[in-house]
Amino acid sequence: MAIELRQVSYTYSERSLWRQTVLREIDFDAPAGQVVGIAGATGSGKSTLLQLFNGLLRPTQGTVSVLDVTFRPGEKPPRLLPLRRRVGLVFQFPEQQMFAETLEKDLMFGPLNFGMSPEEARERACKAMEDMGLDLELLTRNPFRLSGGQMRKAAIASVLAADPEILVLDEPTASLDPVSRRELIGLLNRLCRERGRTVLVVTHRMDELLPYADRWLVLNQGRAVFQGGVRELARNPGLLADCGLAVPDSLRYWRAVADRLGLKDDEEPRLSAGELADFIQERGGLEGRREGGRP
Ligand SMILES: Nc1ncnc2c1ncn2[C@@H]1O[C@H](COP(=O)(O)OP(=O)(O)OP(=O)(O)O)[C@@H](O)[C@H]1O
Repeated sequence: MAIELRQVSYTYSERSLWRQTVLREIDFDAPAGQVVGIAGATGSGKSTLLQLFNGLLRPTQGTVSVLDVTFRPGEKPPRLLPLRRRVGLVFQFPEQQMFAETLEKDLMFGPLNFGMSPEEARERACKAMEDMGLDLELLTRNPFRLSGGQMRKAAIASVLAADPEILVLDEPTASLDPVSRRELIGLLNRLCRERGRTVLVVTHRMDELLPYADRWLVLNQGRAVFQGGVRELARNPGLLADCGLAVPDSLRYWRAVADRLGLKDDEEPRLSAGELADFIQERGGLEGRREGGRP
């Protein structure tokens, strides 16, 4: 397992009057080499949860295990640098993680900090720029003179440059145009499948990730209310609405087709337009398949 949480709670300002428990008794598993989607309404605790994955925050109750490192409340924290190399975290607001006067310095910082030579660090920086579809000419630019979308891609590139085993991204497609969003999700999927990386993505756009995610975690007011694959999610569309989330279009379309054909709940959902069209065609259309089915 790449990440394991057992009965984890997190309370901000634990020792003050202003304490606020935002995660409650969470059990969660992220298997190595999978894409995991994390969904939940605003304020449900997603960003707080992500920060437990690389030791930025430590649980106030329960146990967080990430690769071979375990965090428990009250225990001396393990050395974080080795873990930070292995777990890359892309923040919700990319400007929070850019700091150097050129993009090149920003991208090389991680690899250099983790002990790579300048040549290797530069190579990694260029490769990460290419992976993110960014022009190498931007390397000499001040990161704060980039567009919002370029800045977001650059922030992801700066984490990719260290080639982490686990990649954790907080709403990575925000501020990207539709083509860049699709390309980024495709890239994350390839990193997972071809390079064996574990990828965890917080998203408000579940539709984008549904065809790729092996598992989903849904948070509601700090509690893990769902964990499982898209098939189980499709079986339970009311759950998302109960958590204040819109049911993704692809799941709504699938449900409409499945209801019309009277399919059993364990049928694998067809989520892309092409898959759904093929499925309907294989079934000989939508009409007359079910007693009382609408024409
Ligand atoms: N540093 C902090 N100190 C105190 N409370 C915080 C802090 N950061 C977040 N919170 C609170 O924790 C709760 C969960 O916030 P968090 O950012 O984890 O939610 P989220 O699901 O990521 O929300 P969003 O979708 O809006 O990004 C919120 O009530 C928030 O006000």
